Amino acid sequence: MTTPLDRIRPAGATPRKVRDLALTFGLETAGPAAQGEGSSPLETVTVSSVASDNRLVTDGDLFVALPGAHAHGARFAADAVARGARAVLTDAEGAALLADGSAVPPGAGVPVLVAPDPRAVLGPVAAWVYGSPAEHLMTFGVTGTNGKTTTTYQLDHLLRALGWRSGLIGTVEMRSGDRVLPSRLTTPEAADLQALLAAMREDEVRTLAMEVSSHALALHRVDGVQFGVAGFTNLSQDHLDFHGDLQAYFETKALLFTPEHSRRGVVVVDDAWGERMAASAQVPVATVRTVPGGAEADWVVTQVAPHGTGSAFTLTHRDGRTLRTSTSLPGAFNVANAALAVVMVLEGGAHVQDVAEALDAVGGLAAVVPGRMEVVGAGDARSPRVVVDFAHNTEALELALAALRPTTDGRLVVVFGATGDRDKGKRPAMGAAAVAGADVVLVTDDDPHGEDPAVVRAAVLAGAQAARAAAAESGRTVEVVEVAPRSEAIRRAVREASPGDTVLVAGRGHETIQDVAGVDVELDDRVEARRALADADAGAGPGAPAATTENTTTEGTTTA
Ligand SMILES: CC(=O)N[C@H]1[C@@H](OP(=O)(O)OP(=O)(O)OC[C@H]2O[C@@H](n3ccc(=O)[nH]c3=O)[C@H](O)[C@@H]2O)O[C@H](CO)[C@@H](O)[C@@H]1O[C@H](C)C(=O)N[C@@H](C)C(=O)N[C@H](CCC(=O)O)C(=O)O
Ligand SMILES: Nc1ncnc2c1ncn2[C@@H]1O[C@H](COP(=O)(O)OP(=O)(O)OP(=O)(O)O)[C@@H](O)[C@H]1O
Repeated sequence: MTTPLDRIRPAGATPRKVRDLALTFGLETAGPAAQGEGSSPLETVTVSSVASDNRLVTDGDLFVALPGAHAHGARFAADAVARGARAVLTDAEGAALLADGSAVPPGAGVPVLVAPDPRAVLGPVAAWVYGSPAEHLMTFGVTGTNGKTTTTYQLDHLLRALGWRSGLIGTVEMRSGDRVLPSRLTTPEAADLQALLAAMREDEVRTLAMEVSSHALALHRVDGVQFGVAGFTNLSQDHLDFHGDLQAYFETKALLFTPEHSRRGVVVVDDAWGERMAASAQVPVATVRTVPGGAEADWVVTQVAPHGTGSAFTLTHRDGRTLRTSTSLPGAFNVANAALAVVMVLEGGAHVQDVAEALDAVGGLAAVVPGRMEVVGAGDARSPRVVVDFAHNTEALELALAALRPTTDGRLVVVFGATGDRDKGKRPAMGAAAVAGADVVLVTDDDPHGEDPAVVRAAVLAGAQAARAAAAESGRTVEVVEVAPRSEAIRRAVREASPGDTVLVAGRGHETIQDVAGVDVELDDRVEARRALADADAGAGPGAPAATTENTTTEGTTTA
């Protein structure tokens, strides 16, 4: 989805001399300062903030022109200077692009600094310019394939319950004090991250709960931040278009558990990847096990029991410390997310008694996480229950369905699709997972991006149909239907569901814009689901005939 390019930055900042910057980081200079032509601007120029995108530059910035897959940032240097950039940092290719002086005229007094790999120094450079803002915060960084957003919201909930003013950075939003912005990336680019951390210092934020994506680790976005406590949720197939294979994906995540990035770690060892992460960590690590079996862990979860919409559980350390609390979110995986959040805070130095009391006072780990197992219709005598979840890979889909099955008296219906232009391998696997976990499967579109949506649906359907046939052989009847566009799939699922059924709308969670061939189409699953429930309640009712739209297809419908 496309979110407007914007960032939270400090209102005030201390000017830093560009000469000191060059000396501190051993940066070369290009242009007149290097050639000794005239007086060097290096001696006089100061910068007070950093931007790596010209559209975010304001007066007094250091503009860092990075090489990218689509463009070289140096191509935007002229605009950056026009917006007030006082100096430019780039690589040799960028310096060559600027060499003719048309973008940064020699007389403009804008020094051009050169680093072999500016992306690799951007984090530490920005941290230096802003005065190492992360060091003023107690920082909690969460990585893993699934559960980062949920865990950071639970961390944030707990830190606030403990009385801390807490900041938040992740897929949904960035928050510093009262300043909140929707996120464009899960983990912001280094210059934007350091600006946000500086804003947090200004806003007297004391703790930070933050998601750290594998892209961020690979692309140096969190260089210059050493998290007080790093957390690992789990690892499964995702993002292989970027990382190549699971081993490389794992190794990228493992970077968070090195002294460059964290002081200590907490690792969920429910899966083999967790065990490996704990074993390979280069910082002290506490392990957490939330399911029975496997090697002994430092913290174990026991006595999991239904509690409201979620679960209550007991967390015990091998030294005897123990606390009982609850999460309002359904599913065993949300017990794991909640336990990870609690242990991260305990390993950060909080006392069990304080944490237990704080959680009791706020009803346990009861954060509302936008689009994560979000109940948009609780279900009653007239309507099905409708849940919107962000599950957009095979494992997450399996787990989301498994989480809802025990509390579904009737049929479990799932509406989902796969994204275009991304990891094609997961499409049939997602189709098979949906059939394995649900009774009715509506295959529709996610973000098609530049790909033909019908082609993406066909790949998902192929996996679903194969699994449906296998299920039929073992006597299980699963309905598989292809419906597009997505809004119609949601309407149809809700309209055809009965009281007692659960409709899971999976894959897009909190997102409000669908990217269809580069065009932003407004689409919020929660809004569509609420509208569908209202329409059904107003008269269409369960089992009413399907509305026909040009794009609705039933050729793919098969019932075993
Ligand atoms: C693979 C990746 O992460 N690429 C990011 C990278 O793109 P790029 O290197 O190709 O950059 P580019 O577009 O060629 O531009 C080069 C430079 O010129 C600058 N520029 C570009 C255009 C312009 O008009 N002005 C300008 O200054 C850019 O800011 C950049 O510094 O730098 C861009 C600028 O910040 C990012 O927008 C882009 O993220 C793309 C859009 C993306 O989709 N990233 C995803 C995969 C991602 O990072 N996801 C993870 C979460 C994954 C998960 O767990 O779900 C995340 O942390 O968000
Ligand atoms: N611990 C977990 N294990 C497996 N699946 C989970 C876990 N926590 C959440 N999920 C599932 O994964 C989906 C995404 O959850 P969440 O947004 O918390 O993770 P994330 O790591 O932030 O994902 P992304 O990086 O894709 O934004 C949820 O909607 C849920 O279906």
